[in-house]
Amino acid sequence: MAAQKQQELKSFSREEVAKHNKPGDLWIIIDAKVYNLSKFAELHPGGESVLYDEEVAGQEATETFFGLHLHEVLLRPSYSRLVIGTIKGEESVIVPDELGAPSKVPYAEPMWLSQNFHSPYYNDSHRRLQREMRAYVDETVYEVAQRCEANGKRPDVELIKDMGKRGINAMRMGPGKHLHGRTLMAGVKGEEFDYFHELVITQELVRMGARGFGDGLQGGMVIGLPPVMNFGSQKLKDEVIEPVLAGEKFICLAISEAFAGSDVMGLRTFAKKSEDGSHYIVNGTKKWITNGTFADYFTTAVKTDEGFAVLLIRRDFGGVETKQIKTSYSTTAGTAYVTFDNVKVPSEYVIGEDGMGIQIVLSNFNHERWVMCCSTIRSSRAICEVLMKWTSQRKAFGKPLNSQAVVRGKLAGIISEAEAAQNWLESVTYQMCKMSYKQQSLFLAGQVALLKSWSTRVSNDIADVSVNLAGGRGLTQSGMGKMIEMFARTSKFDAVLGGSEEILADLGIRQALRLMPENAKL
Ligand code: HEM
Repeated sequence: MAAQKQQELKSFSREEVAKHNKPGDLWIIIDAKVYNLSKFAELHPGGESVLYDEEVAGQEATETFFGLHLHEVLLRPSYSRLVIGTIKGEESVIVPDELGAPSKVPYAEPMWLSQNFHSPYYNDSHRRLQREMRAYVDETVYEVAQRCEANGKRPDVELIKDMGKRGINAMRMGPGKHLHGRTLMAGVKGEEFDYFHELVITQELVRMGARGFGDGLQGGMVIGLPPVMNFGSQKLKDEVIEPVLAGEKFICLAISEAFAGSDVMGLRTFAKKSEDGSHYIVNGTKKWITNGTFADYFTTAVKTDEGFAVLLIRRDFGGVETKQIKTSYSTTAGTAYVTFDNVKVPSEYVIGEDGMGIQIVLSNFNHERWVMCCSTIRSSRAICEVLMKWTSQRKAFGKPLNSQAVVRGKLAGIISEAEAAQNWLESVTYQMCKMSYKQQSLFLAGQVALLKSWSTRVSNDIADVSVNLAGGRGLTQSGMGKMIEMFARTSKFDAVLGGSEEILADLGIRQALRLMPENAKL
């Protein structure tokens, strides 16, 4: 299509273009295309005068342009309209990747997706799913993500419903019976769906670098629905699962409070059982509840006379209020402060049994943490791709940044970390595919805890290096460094949510110490 349009355009010699070099009559050349900026100049966000520079007006401006703008600027319809012709005998070389295709930038993709590399973990169905998911995210999700990140509004319900129809919401809940009988994207059968398919879905969704939006897009479902699926009564399952997977209802997980986070035993929200046992009266507060501002259901950890329970609280029970919390990422995530004031919860809304709360909460953590590893590791790699491009196209002291050994050294450090993290993740994922849910809790809780703790150290390193290499752009929410700015501002979410870095490191070692054979001596 693009090539066809190029053929229909007029072609000019460089000498002809050079004559148009003044206010009111201004042309420039970018990547063998001629842009008429005569009218646009006074609207140019970077100012008019820079365009009249004698090295820009009527001249070849490709290198200058790509040192200052993202490629996506030229692809916006309002700017691509400025193209009036091409340069005789020359062809454009800077073309966006084909929709859904892997990036050709070295280390931009995990090894299994890189040309000429192999992996024992992924089969044809993983590869098909990856291609289709990437195309869907690039074509459909990306624009909505950018808009919602900027205006802070919740992700479009229509998009979530569309994801529901395609089975994406269901796939995000991982392998299991809820997928059986479904034919998913790329013709993947629900029965064959495994943790590598889930890894693919999760990693493709975070590649676009919209951290708050990513959580807004049913982050609450990923952690709030499993207790219902795994421990809920048939009545609760029938009421909740399908509407949530279809994007008609929204759910969140309400555990942390201003009083307690990782130390769940310190929670204060209390559910008092009525004398006749028919209901509970819940009082208390919850804080940092992802999707809480728009959730219909709250999977809520409470203290009871029996110890600890998890209740499914419906907003329409009355007495539930949610207030937006402004965190360092976009309010599109719907992060809430929740208050429960004398909320009357019928006893059939207890998930599992009263007294089982800790077991339910803990059994949820492994999968949640693994999902967070998938996300943080893939977003870290996306930043490596940005830096590979930035350090190639940005010139300082007359040379690309990557001509400096110190810059190459920094790239080596962060790329090695991203590669190591993905490889450890894939190895853990393989174990998950081979183990039952119970075995995973027994043998993998420590591994997953260490992996998450280390992955967020890696993302911290990558955020740090990326801002230093991007300079002021890494501190700016628009333009070339916008992904870096977003990553540096938001990568800490993964280090704190789902168990903080230090707590998880400690958990990993405590789990290992439990398994130390008594007869193991030096
Ligand atoms: C088709 C031609 C051009 C278009 C459509 C265009 C568009 C834009 C846009 C949308 C921005 C806002 C920042 C962003 O989104 O990246 C911008 C900023 C800027 N532009 Fe252009 N531009 C063009 C050509 C040029 C050229 C040839 C120069 C050469 C000097 C230039 C210099 C700048 C500068 C200095 C900024 C500010 C960058 C910053 O804040 O970091 N632009 N331009």
